[in-house]
Amino acid sequence: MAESTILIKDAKLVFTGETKSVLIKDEIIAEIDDVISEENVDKVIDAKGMILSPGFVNTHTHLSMSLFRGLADDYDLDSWLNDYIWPIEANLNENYCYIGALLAAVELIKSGTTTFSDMYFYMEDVARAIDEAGIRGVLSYGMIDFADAEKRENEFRENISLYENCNGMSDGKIKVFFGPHSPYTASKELLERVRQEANKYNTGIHIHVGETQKEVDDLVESTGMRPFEYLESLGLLGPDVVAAHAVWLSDNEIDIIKKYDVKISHNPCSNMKLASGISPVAKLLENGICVSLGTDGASSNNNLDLLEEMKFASLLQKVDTLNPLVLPACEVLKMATINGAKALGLEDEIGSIEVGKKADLILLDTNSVNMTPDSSDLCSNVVYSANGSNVDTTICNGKILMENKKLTTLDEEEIYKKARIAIKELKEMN
Ligand SMILES: C[C@H]1O[C@@H](n2cnc3c(N)ncnc32)[C@H](O)[C@@H]1O
Ligand SMILES: [Zn+2]
Repeated sequence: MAESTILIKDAKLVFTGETKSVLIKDEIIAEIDDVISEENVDKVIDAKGMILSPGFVNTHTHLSMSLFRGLADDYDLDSWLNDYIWPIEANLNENYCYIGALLAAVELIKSGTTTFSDMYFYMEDVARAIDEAGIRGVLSYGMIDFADAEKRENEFRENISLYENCNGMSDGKIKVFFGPHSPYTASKELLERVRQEANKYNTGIHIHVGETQKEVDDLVESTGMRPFEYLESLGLLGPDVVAAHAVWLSDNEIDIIKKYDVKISHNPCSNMKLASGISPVAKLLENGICVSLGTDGASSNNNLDLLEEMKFASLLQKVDTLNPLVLPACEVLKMATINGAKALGLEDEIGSIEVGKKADLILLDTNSVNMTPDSSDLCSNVVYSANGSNVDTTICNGKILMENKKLTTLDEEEIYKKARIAIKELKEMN
């Protein structure tokens, strides 16, 4: 196959403010320089005045839940899951999950996210959607056994066959993790075996932990341990674990997270909307813990826009600690990029603009009202002022997925049409 080259000309690098050109050869960032020759370049993107950022990494999603946007607003987690979400999820199928994932992919690309980590059902159909979309993703099957041994066998079959069929697919852009849902839905036996299987397959674990006070209280009552203490006692924890939420944490649990180098996916919008609580993120960061950002699903958020998530993450910590210095823009942007890459074990491949890394890059326009004037710190523009609609160009693995705000791989109108039909049918079944 002939080499394909893209030259991004004269963009402003978000972390340094310098104006540079970036040459992409196939899927790799090949050169970053003041001036790069256009000779033999297949495609030149004139990025004058635009901000170049690493593509965002969303470390906790449920893509297909985009179908449930606005379906069950204003409940707490317990009632949201039990009374609304799990009943409608019982009617999901391959086609609905595929369409939901396509809908989510449109939103991810348009808001500058090039990598996500998803836990859900019918994941091979999610993989198919993601492969068409061209983004990078870590997929896990949401394993729930409620202590039923037969169900447990099924959950392992599902996650293992997902691994066998999809890990490494889409030119290596798709990876597969194990996805035990949480300490309150997955039994001790399931959680113990997940560690063994993750070691055997040399892959990671994606789990919800410590999301609500009720979760902590119930677990303390049944086991005498708080969620991270319990997971430690089962031998589940390690640097390959991404724990979503981690809202209710004791000091001992923070020590445990640090000791095992567990990665945290902070989901401020979902935590606020479900009234779950405030994760002590400033304290986690002070302790050197790797905190990344996630949106959760579009039914508890209600969008997948990491630009919005970054701003909420920063503001929520400032108001919680009454300290405006915590989570400055630059640190939050790192949470949404390099920390996300680290959380998913992809820091050698993505998460920063460096020669040799995969070309997962986005351009934000600055010629719009909320981006005028430029601050001296471009991270400030991106984190505090921008929103998804400022993303002009999205490139993943050296492939342009959106240019001049127009998608290249997906037909958004067609997807909206199918999504509207899908949710209408699902509601009628319920
Ligand atoms: C994979 C499973 O996780 C559920 N799910 C979605 N969002 C959350 C959340 N914030 N907390 C716990 N479970 C959640 C999905 O509804 C699905 O049942
Ligand atoms: Zn979740």
